[in-house]
Amino acid sequence: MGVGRRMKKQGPPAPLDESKITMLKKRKSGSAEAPPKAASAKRRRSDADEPVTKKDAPKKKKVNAAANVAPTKPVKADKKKQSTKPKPVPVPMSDDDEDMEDLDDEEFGDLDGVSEGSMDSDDRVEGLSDLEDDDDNSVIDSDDEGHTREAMFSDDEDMSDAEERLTAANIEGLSRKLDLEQQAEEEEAEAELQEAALQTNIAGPDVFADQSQQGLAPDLQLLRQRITDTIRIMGDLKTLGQAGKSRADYIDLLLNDICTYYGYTRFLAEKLFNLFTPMEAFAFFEANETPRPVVIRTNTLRTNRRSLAQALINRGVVLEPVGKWSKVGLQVFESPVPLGATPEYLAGHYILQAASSFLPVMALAPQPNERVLDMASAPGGKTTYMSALMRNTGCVIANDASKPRAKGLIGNIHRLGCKNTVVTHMDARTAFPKALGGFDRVLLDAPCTGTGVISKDPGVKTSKNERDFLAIPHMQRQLLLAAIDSVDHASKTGGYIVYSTCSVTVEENEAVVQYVLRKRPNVKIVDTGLGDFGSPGFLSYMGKKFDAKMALTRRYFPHRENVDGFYVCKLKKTAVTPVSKTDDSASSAPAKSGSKSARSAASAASTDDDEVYDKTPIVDENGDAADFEGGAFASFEDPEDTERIARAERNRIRRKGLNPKGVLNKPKKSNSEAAPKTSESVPPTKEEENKTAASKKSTNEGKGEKKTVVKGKEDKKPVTKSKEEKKTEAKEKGEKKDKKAKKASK
Ligand SMILES: C[S@@+](CC[C@H](N)C(=O)[O-])C[C@H]1O[C@@H](n2cnc3c(N)ncnc32)[C@H](O)[C@@H]1O
Repeated sequence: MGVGRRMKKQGPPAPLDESKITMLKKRKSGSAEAPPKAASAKRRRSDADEPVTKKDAPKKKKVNAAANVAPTKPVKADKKKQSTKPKPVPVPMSDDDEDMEDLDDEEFGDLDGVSEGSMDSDDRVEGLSDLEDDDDNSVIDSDDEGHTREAMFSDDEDMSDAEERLTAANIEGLSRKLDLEQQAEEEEAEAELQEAALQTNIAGPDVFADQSQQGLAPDLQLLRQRITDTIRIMGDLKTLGQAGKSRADYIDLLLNDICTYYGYTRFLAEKLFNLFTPMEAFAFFEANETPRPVVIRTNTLRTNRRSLAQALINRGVVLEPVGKWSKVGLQVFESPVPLGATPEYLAGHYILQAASSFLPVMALAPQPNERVLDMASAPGGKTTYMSALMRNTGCVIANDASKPRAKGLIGNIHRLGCKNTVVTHMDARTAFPKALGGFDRVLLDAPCTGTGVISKDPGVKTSKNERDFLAIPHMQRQLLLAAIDSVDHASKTGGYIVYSTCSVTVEENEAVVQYVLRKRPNVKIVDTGLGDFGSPGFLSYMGKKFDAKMALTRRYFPHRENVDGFYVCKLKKTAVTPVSKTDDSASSAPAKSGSKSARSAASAASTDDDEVYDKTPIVDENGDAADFEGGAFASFEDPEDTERIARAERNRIRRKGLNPKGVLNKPKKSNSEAAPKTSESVPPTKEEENKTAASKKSTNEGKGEKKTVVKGKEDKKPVTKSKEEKKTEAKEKGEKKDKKAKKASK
């Protein structure tokens, strides 16, 4: 269950450092004891030759982990016996060369198995792997002379004593940690076995018996027992079920118990429960009660993973590479120092980032020199990763609709040294592609309900209601349409869109993708390149069938991969599609979104511009086509911003040689009138509300001024002034001519 998995490595790939740990222990001890584990490299090789079933793989991983603490045990020794050997037994350094070779293969040979580089079917195989390799190498080569970074990660044979001591300290810490984890796991497994044994002796307990004690809080232990009993009965309802009780009765009881035990609303519990079998749903709810492992991402713009690991080990941090699937992640087990305040952190050598949020960027695989859009980017974990993968070349537009969040984004961009990034603050639904388009790649890490990150934000359990599950997917669809329309299908290197959420519900994932497939037949789902890590997207759900390629999208769950719940879908834009092919009638937008206006807007667009699909206007929540001309997306809240913009505008007009007063006083349609509602996308903070109130005030004042200009006597002012302008211009021109003539005569 979730608890037992807590500190497991993330994802299926085997830990990278186990042979290395053993090897380093051997080095440290220099002992001459029997070396069964010294041949671990050989064993791995022979294992690789032998066919290994999928089920065996995790076992092997556990055994390897155990081997760190009990190296004298045979590799496939009984799990329980290993755990009774808490202290590491030193092993001599035989076969070092082979160990080292293996270490290298395991740790950095990411080209086999699931890796960033080998993931993408077409463009990423070379691109990303090369990139990553280069990242590592380039930084190492440029600034590692004389450094002691190899201690944990290197195949360097000439480690100094000091280095070895440092490494040993980390390894010891790690071993201790693994020992404790394993012990806890064993105890839990034992308890579960006993529980199961007990349960099998009790045929079909009466779970419907009233357990409540009046006036008292529910007994959580009894409740939990009833949950497990109900799940067991549901597994074999015919034999264990009570007479007169249907499956629906059991589900109802179970959901009520889940709500009481874990604190979910019935609405959300049911929604999440329906994604799994009862047994797996229980595992999911359990996993949401425990935090995911702490992970940091190495910023390869400033350092490399080895150097960073060594620097943090020197500070007493116990860590190891996050898994074979990433070359930049480090999982932190223990840290005596706050990870958000180390000198390395402040110098931008790493960012605290959940492992699952590496995945959308890996799927997007931005290439150097490309133009990339991160539509909803704050606080910038993914933006800065993109920037690093692009090696600070090309351009990343990092947009976010929330101003306070955009500030955090800017902070991260500066700290991590991203120089190819431009921050914008707009409502991406309407800003793109109108303001900027033609990108090689677009990432839409969409705002979502957060049902994948309940362990981080338990508030989700009670705060998300039915309305959220209509409004948020609706916004996600609008954003994804805008993302698609912002990509250049003819891009030589890209033409890709990645859609991701940190939510596990179908409404926010497969259903959104299905919707855009209907609306934009010029995109298709392609392989994310993330290998077997995670599970395929759903092909059907509650009677709805999805595109067959939906299986190429990936889902990640806390109880399966020990990462935050996540969804990743990669789309390839193949063409600019004529508007005439739109099938708006298939719209699954909420009733209010009024596909009628969308249709008329779409047909209007088709007459405007030789049927370029990408210009299909996007409708707002009310079904109204957004008024791009009004510059609606760019609503600036601060009065000083408004003033600054006005000043800039006056200067611009002056540079043209015109009189700003005359030009600006011409009656004009108010921008704010055309502004689409954005409140749903980003709920305003108090600070924002105050600012909005202030800006509303100033806008109203502005409106008032305009009215006087239009209706009042000043009406004529602009006309008079523009005449004056013309006179001034003519005068200036005359003067210039005179000057020229004088010069010529001289
Ligand atoms: C899941 S978070 C993005 C996390 C970010 N990609 C990262 O890795 O750090 C979603 C973001 O979408 C932003 N957002 C919400 N509505 C938006 C909209 N209409 N346009 C642009 N951004 C929006 C929110 O402010 C929020 O920062």
